[in-house]
Amino acid sequence: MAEPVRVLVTGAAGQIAYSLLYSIAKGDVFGKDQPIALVLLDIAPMMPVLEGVVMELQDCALPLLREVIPTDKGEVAFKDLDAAILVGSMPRRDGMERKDLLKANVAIFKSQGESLEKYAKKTVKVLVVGNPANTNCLIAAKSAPSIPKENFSCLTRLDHNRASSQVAMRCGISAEFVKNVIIWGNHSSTQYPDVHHCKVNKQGKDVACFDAVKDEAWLKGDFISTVQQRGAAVIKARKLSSAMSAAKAICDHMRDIWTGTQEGNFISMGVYSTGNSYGVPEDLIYSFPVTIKDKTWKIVDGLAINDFSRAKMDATAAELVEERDTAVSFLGV
Ligand SMILES: NC(=O)c1ccc[n+]([C@@H]2O[C@H](COP(=O)([O-])OP(=O)(O)OC[C@H]3O[C@@H](n4cnc5c(N)ncnc54)[C@H](O)[C@@H]3O)[C@@H](O)[C@H]2O)c1
Ligand SMILES: O=C(O)C[C@H](O)C(=O)O
Repeated sequence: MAEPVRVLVTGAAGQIAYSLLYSIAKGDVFGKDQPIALVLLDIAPMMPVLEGVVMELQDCALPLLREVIPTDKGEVAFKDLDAAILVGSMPRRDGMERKDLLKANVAIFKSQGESLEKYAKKTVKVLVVGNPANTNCLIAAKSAPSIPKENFSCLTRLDHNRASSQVAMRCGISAEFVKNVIIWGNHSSTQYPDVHHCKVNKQGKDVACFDAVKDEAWLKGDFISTVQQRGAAVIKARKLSSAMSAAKAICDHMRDIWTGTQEGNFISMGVYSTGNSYGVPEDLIYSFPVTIKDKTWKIVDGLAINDFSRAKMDATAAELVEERDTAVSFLGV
């Protein structure tokens, strides 16, 4: 059997991690034959809670889980990592925008970027989940200059899954029959869920989403705002931010990095914008449609962009430029 992959989850005593760790440990992400060493980082006051999570992981008696390492120390957590899933940070509450978390959270990602630089393998794949995810990811990448920027990505797969599911429910089919929705831009209320290239499989035939749904006003109106506001709607209802669906999206994202995307399919993730062909400003982590092969993502080029889409892609880019400049100004990175 292969050597264990060493995987870090930060915020390991929190609510997303509570859904996420079991899925990783049972092989949903890195493969059903791949042993795993799970490193669990949280802050010192959460160590007693983390001990309980460790006990539960042990009690699952999972064949692939070779080692569980709980810690509050960066030098232990970031050492020799193959994958890092950076969740640990403050979630927003009802009435806040995700960018309101910038001040509270961005310093965590600067310091964790510095720890990645010092201790992790240069091949480590880093997924940033903590909000505001795109800007935190950019700051982590900038703080780890010897790790390629392409190794960093942020989670917009939850938005992607939300969009696929909304279309599927509207068509009365399962979400597996909806492919190639796109989330452009920021994991925020300015994100642009785009279905101009989306296909719906109806009775074995791929049909353009607009033809399958037959409601252009909905696709250009309520569909977009529902996906943009879904995180806030979950917080309003649960009084806590999404966790089960976030954990599922993290698994989808990291599994696709590890094993690649299917032929003809693309998915959305926040990646480094420098060199993109869509006129998105450079030096941002912006969500694009990507395909993945050999653990390397590639932005899907050449998709036609109409004026409706262009305006929305530019608006979300402008917000990311502003977030980046704010973050850089208080961190001096
Ligand atoms: N990108 C997305 O799609 C997405 C989806 C859902 C939630 N989120 C974000 O994920 C983050 C975590 O959400 P949650 O619901 O699990 O929150 P939570 O409050 O339940 O858990 C967060 C955990 O992180 C820990 N933590 C805080 N600072 C840390 C640090 N410096 N190092 C390590 N751990 C630290 C806390 O002690 C806590 O255990 C939030 O920022 C939330 O907004 C993002
Ligand atoms: O909305 C939030 O603050 C949590 C998360 O980013 C989400 O999209 O559910």
